[in-house]
Amino acid sequence: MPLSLETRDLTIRFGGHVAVNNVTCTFRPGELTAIVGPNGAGKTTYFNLISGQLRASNGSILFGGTDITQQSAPMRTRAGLGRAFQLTNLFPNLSVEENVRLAVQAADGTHYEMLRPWMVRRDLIARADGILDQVALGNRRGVAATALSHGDQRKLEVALMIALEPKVFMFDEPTAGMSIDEVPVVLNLIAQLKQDKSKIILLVEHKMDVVRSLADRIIVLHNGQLVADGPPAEVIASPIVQEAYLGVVPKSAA
Ligand SMILES: Nc1ncnc2c1ncn2[C@@H]1O[C@H](COP(=O)(O)OP(=O)(O)OP(=O)(O)O)[C@@H](O)[C@H]1O
Repeated sequence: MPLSLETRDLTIRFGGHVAVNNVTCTFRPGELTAIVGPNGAGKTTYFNLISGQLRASNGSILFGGTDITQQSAPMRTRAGLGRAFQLTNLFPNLSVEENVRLAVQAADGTHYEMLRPWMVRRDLIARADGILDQVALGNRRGVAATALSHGDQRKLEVALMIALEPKVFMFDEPTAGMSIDEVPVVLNLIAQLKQDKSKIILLVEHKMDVVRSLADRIIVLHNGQLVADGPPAEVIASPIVQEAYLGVVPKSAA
C-alpha cells in the first residue's frame, strides 16, 4: 500500500469550542499541501492533532494504513511523522553541530554515549555535515543553539527534522519572524525536500507568495472546517476563498 496520511472526521473540542471540526483529508507522497485559512481557523491545532501534541475528541488518523489516533507524539515520530522540534526541548547549550549529530545518531538507533568519542562513526559525521550544509549552518556549527539568531534557530529545527529522516515533513510557518534575507534559504530547502517524491509535506503558511511557489495543493480551513481543497490556482481563484478566507488574512500576519 502506498504511504498515505489520512484524517477521518478529525475533531477536537476545547470546552464548547470546536477548533477542528470533522476534517477528512488524505495526504499523499510527492505532494506538498499548504494549509491556509484566517487566524484562529484551526491550522495549528490540526497540525498538533496529526503530530500527537493534542488528542482528538472524535475521528481518527491513519498513517500508512495504521490507526495512530491513540499513539503518543514520540511513537508517531518514530513511525515517520516529522515535526520541527522546539529548541527548548533539546540541548540549547550544545552547539549546532552537536545537536545535529545527536539527531543523526538517534535516527541511526545508536545511543548517545558521552564518554565514547563517536568519531569512529565517520558515516554519521558525514551525514551530520551534509545536513549542516543543506540548511546553510555549516559556518555556525560551533555556536550554542541558544545563541543563534531566530532565523538560524528555525534552520536548526529543520536540520533536526531532516536528520530523523521522516516520511512526513510538517512545517508550521517555517519563515515566521525571519529577516527577509533568511527566508529564501528555508524556502529553497523545502523546495529541495520536495524533490524526493516519496515524502509527504505539510505546510501551514500565511504568506500567499510562499504558498504559491511551493504548494501542489491547498486546503483551506475556516472555523475548524475544511472549506476548500484543490490545486493552488483553482483554490486561490475561487471567489469564496478570495473574499471570505484569504482576503481576511491580516497584513501583520502576511
Ligand atoms: N489549548 C487550547 N485551548 C483552548 N482553545 C484553543 C487551544 N488551542 C487552540 N485553541 C483555539 O482553537 C482555535 C484554533 O486555533 P489555532 O491556533 O489552531 O488556529 P490557527 O489557524 O493556527 O491560527 P493562526 O493562524 O492565528 O496561528 C482558536 O480559536 C484558538 O483560540
